[in-house]
Amino acid sequence: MTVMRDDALSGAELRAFLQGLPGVDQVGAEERAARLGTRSIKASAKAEAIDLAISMVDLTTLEGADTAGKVRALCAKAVRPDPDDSSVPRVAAVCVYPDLVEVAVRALAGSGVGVASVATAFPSGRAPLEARLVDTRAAVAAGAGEIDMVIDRGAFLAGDYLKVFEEIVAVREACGGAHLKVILETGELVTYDNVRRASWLAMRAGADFIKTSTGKVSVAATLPVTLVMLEAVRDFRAVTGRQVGVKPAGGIRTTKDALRYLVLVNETVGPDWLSPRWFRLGASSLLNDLLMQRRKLATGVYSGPDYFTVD
Ligand SMILES: O=C[C@H](O)COP(=O)(O)O
Repeated sequence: MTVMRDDALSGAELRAFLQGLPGVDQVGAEERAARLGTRSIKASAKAEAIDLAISMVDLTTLEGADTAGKVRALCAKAVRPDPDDSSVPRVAAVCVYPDLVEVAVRALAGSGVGVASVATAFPSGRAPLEARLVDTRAAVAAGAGEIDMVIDRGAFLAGDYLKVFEEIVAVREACGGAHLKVILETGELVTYDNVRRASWLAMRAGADFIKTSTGKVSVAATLPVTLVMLEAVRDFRAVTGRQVGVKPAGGIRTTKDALRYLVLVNETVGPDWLSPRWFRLGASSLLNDLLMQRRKLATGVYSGPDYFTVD
């Protein structure tokens, strides 16, 4: 596959490139994801996988009713998920709206847990580009080390790929040193072919991560969509030498779900992606189930949902 220089791209070239990508075999992708999703894991490997999954969580609160107090409590949980067990790893990051970044940065100082912020008029992205850039810069200035932006799905679905590309480039620039996760909102992209195209478009525009969903649309992360995105990052690295991370987000609530994603990563792109540096699970309510299953494996006793604080 030939990839032309991105600083010299025209809309026609970008469209030709994206439309020239091989189509996704829908049945094949769904069958493969379903098959991998039923793989069982040995008990010894399961304990390790649960800890890995915990370390990959972007612990998220994205509610209109979020308060500084709620974010502080979430940060405490991110650093020490189980107050009674210091062997539980910390999560990867806490993900909040831009106006709560400062609170999270203070609460997480020196902890090693990152602060991620959604920006660019999350979740719809429907604001003038300048407003989305201001939103991004504000989150970075407040100390966010990771920005989760949404793409303009309307422009993408209308075939205006260059607009989407240039907006990602602009947000990338506004991020400065912060990592950029580009949310494709795959539940609105209609086809797997579009998911593959949007993945390549985002990576070529400079995404550090590609992320499935905002969690605000009814169809959020799925295994087949994540499979298509994993294949895209694998192929992108083979062509360009640059590795991009993947973050399924939205609707991931159980340990079973989380482990299915880890099996998918292992079988599709291999261990190079099996770390929080390259794979995240965006979730608001997964952590407690991981903690309950972890304790059950260690003690044989199921703690029940009331045992742990609310995520
Ligand atoms: O980015 C993460 C999602 O917004 C979380 O979605 P969730 O509440 O379905 O876990």
